[in-house]
Amino acid sequence: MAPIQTTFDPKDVTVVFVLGGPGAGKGTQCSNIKRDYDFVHLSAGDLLRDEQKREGSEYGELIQNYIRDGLIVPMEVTIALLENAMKEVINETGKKRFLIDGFPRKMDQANKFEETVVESKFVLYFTCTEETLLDRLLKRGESSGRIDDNIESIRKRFQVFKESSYPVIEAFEAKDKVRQINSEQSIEAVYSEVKRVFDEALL
Ligand SMILES: Nc1ncnc2c1ncn2[C@@H]1O[C@H](COP(=O)(O)OP(=O)(O)O)[C@@H](O)[C@H]1O
Ligand SMILES: O=c1ccn([C@@H]2O[C@H](COP(=O)(O)OP(=O)(O)O)[C@@H](O)[C@H]2O)c(=O)[nH]1
Repeated sequence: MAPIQTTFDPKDVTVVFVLGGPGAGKGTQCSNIKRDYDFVHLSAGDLLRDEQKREGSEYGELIQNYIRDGLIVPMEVTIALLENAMKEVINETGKKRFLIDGFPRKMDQANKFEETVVESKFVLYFTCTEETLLDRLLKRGESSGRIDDNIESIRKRFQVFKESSYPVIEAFEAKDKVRQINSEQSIEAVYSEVKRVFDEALL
């Protein structure tokens, strides 16, 4: 994972963090937002899974173990992947608006990213009951091929979300940066609320 040799001015870059429990619909809604609002969608989980599969990656085994156990991969790895991906997009397309999906999941990641990469504009937070999340993840597990869409990993992910990721949302709430959406509804109903948030943010 060699660093990409470009720098960007954080003032020119817009980042929206997209958070919510596992299976809340972050990826699903990011696809809609990306289509309608000219954002680039970067899923931290997808970047980690790609790095895990990359031949010669020094982090492959580590990432696989953390993901299977529902644990949060050390932030140095995830932040480097995100920063590289952002630089690559900016270099190749000139696009500078990013949805960062599934990150930050822990306070140290949030602080480090905002200090060293760019401060987020706001946080889109999808709420959902654990019962619904479990149903969605088990259903997704029938075809996703993901090593963590099984009951044992899902339980651990729920615990990590409550212990480590929810405090990140509370910290952003204290700064009045959270835009909360009930993702218990249909995909279309959730998206109409998402659109209201983006239209209001004048993006
Ligand atoms: N509002 C919704 N209602 C029902 N199913 C949904 C909804 N949003 C997403 N899903 C489904 O639930 C699963 C998890 O959604 P996904 O977008 O992958 O969540 P996340 O990225 O938060 O883990 C997927 O199989 C998706 O098709
Ligand atoms: O910043 C991140 C994002 C994801 N993950 C790992 O990737 C897994 C899957 O995350 P993803 O966002 O892809 O899916 P979700 O759990 O939200 O369905 C998590 O449980 C973590 O093990 C991580 O360590 N750091």
